This record gives sequence, structure tokens and C-alpha cells, in this order.
Amino acid sequence: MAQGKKVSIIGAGNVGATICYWLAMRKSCREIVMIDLIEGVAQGKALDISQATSPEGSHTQIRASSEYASIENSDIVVITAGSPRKPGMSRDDLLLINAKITKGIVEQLKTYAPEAIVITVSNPLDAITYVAQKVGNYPRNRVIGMAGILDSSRMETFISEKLGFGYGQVTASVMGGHGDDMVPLPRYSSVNGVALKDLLSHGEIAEIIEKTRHGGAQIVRCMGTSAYYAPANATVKMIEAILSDSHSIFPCATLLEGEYGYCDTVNGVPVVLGKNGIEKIVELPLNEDEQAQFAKSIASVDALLETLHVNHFFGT
Ligand SMILES: NC(=O)C1=CN([C@@H]2O[C@H](COP(=O)(O)OP(=O)(O)OC[C@H]3O[C@@H](n4cnc5c(N)ncnc54)[C@H](O)[C@@H]3O)[C@@H](O)[C@H]2O)C=CC1
Ligand SMILES: O=C([O-])CC(=O)C(=O)O
Repeated sequence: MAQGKKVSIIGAGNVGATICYWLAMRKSCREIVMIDLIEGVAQGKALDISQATSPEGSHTQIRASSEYASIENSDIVVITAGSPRKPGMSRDDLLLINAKITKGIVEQLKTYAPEAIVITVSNPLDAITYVAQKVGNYPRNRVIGMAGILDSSRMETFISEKLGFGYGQVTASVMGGHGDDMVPLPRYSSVNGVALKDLLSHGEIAEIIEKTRHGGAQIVRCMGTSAYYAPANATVKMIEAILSDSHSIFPCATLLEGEYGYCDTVNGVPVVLGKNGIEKIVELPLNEDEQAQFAKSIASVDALLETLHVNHFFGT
């Protein structure tokens, strides 16, 4: 990893700028560079965020640029560039447009920040992570998709809401792809150590699982565009774990090479994050039902990858 703590964010929209704001407020890194396609967007937001964080004593230097050369020596590059969905759309509807954008960006990263760890955020998250991985031909530990932390935090919120207590004490776990077939794991969720099944009925847990699966769409329906505070917070958690080499476990999207019985596909699984990106993939023992749900999630992502292949996205 390059010396220092420099994070570049490609796409200074809602998610990208909120990541920048939150990183600078928390003083998590020394330098942030934002790049956006639309002239002035990154520049204006960099000024605004600097002027917000300066009174907080933040040492983080925030710069905007339209030149990829500015990302040189980044420790981490976050890709949030691309279209968000609108009400009535699925994340999968963004596949071709965001895959093309990601490909162009990764080609720049290979030139200007070849050693950086890449965190993908753009949707559909698992397929976009696969695109970044393949186009960049990265070792798999260096490309990590953000989704599982967000989905888990949604499940935690829905659990606290249903219980009416335990706010801030819930630990929930969601693996699988970032789509309607994600795999919330009530068996691995608890409230300050108390198992969920001892606090809620089967029906109540099923309701929480459904709400978690559609948590993103719920916000899109409310706002006309997608969420950004919780997605930015989840991304910042990943960045901080990598920069501090904390070896924390988080659910993240990664290329599977035999884990859980799958190869050459991306899906969300628990990983250990440290200075090398993914330090380890954790293989949870899944029961039959969880395995079936995970298989469905893999099939959904594979269908998107097939669409990319049919469209000759990776050549030939
Ligand atoms: N993985 C996850 O859990 C989440 C993923 N997302 C996804 O993140 C992406 C960004 O969402 P928002 O920030 O809300 O959208 P936004 O529209 O606010 O921002 C996207 C930005 O990307 C820029 N952009 C587009 N093409 C570019 C290029 N080639 N180079 C540089 N910049 C480019 C646009 O000008 C825009 O400013 C969407 O695809 C959305 O679906 C959003 C929330 C959660
Ligand atoms: O729902 C969307 O389109 C954005 C996203 O991935 C999320 O908030 O989970």
C-alpha cells in the first residue's frame, strides 16, 4: 500500500460526497480527492465539505479534480459513479449503463492508481464488483463491494423497531447479493447476545427479513432516488478498517474462488478487512435453507453476468 492515507472517490454525487463528508468529519484520512463527470460538481462539494469540516478541526485535505492523475498514490479508490435507480426500477436495470461507466473508470485506475484497493458501490453491486475485478485483472483481495454492512444495518434497525428496545445493541448479519434475493441470517443475529428467536416470533422475523430485502426500494419510493447516508456510513466503515488494518469482520461482496462451493462469481460473504483489503474469507456453516437462499442469490448475480457476456462486455 502507498505511504500515507489518501482516499479517492470517483463520483461526487449523493453517496460519494457523503462518504467524503463523513471521512473528513471523522478525520479518518489525510487526503481525499473527488472526481466527477459533471464539471463543477466535485469542486463545489469539496469546497463546501472543507468549509464544514474545518471548524471541527479536521486535518483532512479535500480536493476536487477532473484529472485522473490526481488520484496517484491513493491507498483506496471508491467507485460511486453511475446512475442510481428511480421508483419502479430494479438495481439490475442499471447493469449496462453502470458496467460501461465502471469499465472506463477502472481503466483509468490501472494507469494512475494501480496499487490502490478498490471499493465498489455502484449498482447492481455484485455484477459491478465483478466488472471492476475482471477489467482491472486485480488480485481478488483488492476489489471489495459495499452492500452487506448496509443491508445488515437495515436489518438491525428493523429489529429494534419491532422490539421497541435494544436500539444500538442489535447485531444482524446479511450475506448474499445486494438484491431482492439477499440472505438475511436471523440465526446469526442477536440483541446484546440474546438470540433473535428468543425475542421475536417466526412471523415477526419473517416480516423483518422481507423489509430488509426491500429496504433500498422503500427509500427510493420515498425520495425518488436512492439512499446515501447509510450507504456512505457503511463504506466509511470499510475504509477505516482497511486504513487502520483492524482485521474486522464485515459482510462484503467478493469474487468467490470455491468458497461456499462457487467459483468465478461475486457475492456477499463475511470477510476480514485489513491493510491488504480482504485478508480472509469466512465460511459460515449454513443450514439447508440458508444454503438454498444463497444458491438463489448466486443464480441472480450469474444471470446478470450472463447478460454482460451475451453483450460481449468482456470482449470476444
Ligand atoms: N452498494 C450499495 O449498497 C449502494 C449503491 N448505490 C449506487 O451508487 C451509485 C451512486 O448513487 P448516488 O450517489 O445516489 O447517485 P448520484 O446520481 O447522486 O451520483 C452519481 C455521480 O456519478 C457521476 N458520474 C457518472 N458517470 C461518471 C463517470 N464516468 N466518472 C465520474 N463520475 C461519474 C455523476 O455525475 C453523479 O454526480 C448508484 O449506482 C447507486 O445505485 C447507492 C446506494 C447504496
Ligand atoms: O436501492 C438502491 O437502489 C440503492 C441501494 O443499493 C440501497 O440503498 O440499498
